[in-house]
Amino acid sequence: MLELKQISKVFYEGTPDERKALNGVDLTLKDGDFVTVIGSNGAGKSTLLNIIAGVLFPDFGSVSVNNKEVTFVPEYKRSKLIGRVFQDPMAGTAPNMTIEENLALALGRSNKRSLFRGVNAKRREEFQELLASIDIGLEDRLNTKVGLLSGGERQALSLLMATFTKPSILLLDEHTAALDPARAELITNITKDLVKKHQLTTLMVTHQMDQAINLGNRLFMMDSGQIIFEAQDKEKEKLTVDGLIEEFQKIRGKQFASDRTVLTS
Ligand SMILES: Nc1ncnc2c1ncn2[C@@H]1O[C@H](COP(=O)(O)OP(=O)(O)OP(=O)(O)O)[C@@H](O)[C@H]1O
Repeated sequence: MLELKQISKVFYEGTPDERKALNGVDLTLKDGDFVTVIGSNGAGKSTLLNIIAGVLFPDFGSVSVNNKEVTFVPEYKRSKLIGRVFQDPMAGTAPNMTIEENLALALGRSNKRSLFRGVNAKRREEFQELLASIDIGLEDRLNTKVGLLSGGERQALSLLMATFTKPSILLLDEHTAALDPARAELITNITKDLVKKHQLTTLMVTHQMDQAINLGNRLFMMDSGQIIFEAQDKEKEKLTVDGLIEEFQKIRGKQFASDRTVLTS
């Protein structure tokens, strides 16, 4: 469970460059919720994920995971609770280490006792099974350096590394945006499978409205540092891209502005 209360964040406060990135955001994710987040440029989506991950601290408000306040707990101490996949396929993995070593690192992050224990035969078998579950042939390449993998393969591995330790919260930060359409679809499908398999509580930022509509059980729309619209379950199932754009215009009285929005697939 994730709970944000009255989160506000201002950059360069009191200067001509002042930016109100988040303005009193309240949100509660129940266990197993899969929320997609869309919003115009500069709406505050990345800042929101950074505050949940502990990369940034809010100026005001609180963040709790599983009813424990973590507002000012540094990122490295939260990594056990939070899995994250970034837009850049290079970001989530260590290129000079092998697939096996990367998986061992991810395991170490979630469980101190397993750190630096190395990979024994049993663990290797577990890793192979895990990789086989995403069905892209990585199970035969345990000793391949991750830097040699394609963007899609790296993103699939990042996703696996962020999820197999079953974090309390999974943050997906436009994680399919840098991939070509076929690979993006593959990663989207792997995401759906992993979230379902581990019943992960997930917050996914995307610029693709159709993806936001088709995935998950809840959808948030952000603008100017606030969640301005929310739909869930039956109401969410009825959403269309045109309907969402209309909704935005109705609430804000202006056009939805995003330079990367892909309206339909
Ligand atoms: N580290 C920072 N320093 C200064 N300003 C920042 C910083 N991070 C974000 N901002 C500002 O805060 C506001 C919200 O930015 P944020 O990146 O969270 O938006 P976003 O919704 O992720 O946008 P986009 O969809 O364009 O990536 C913007 O005005 C941005 O310029």
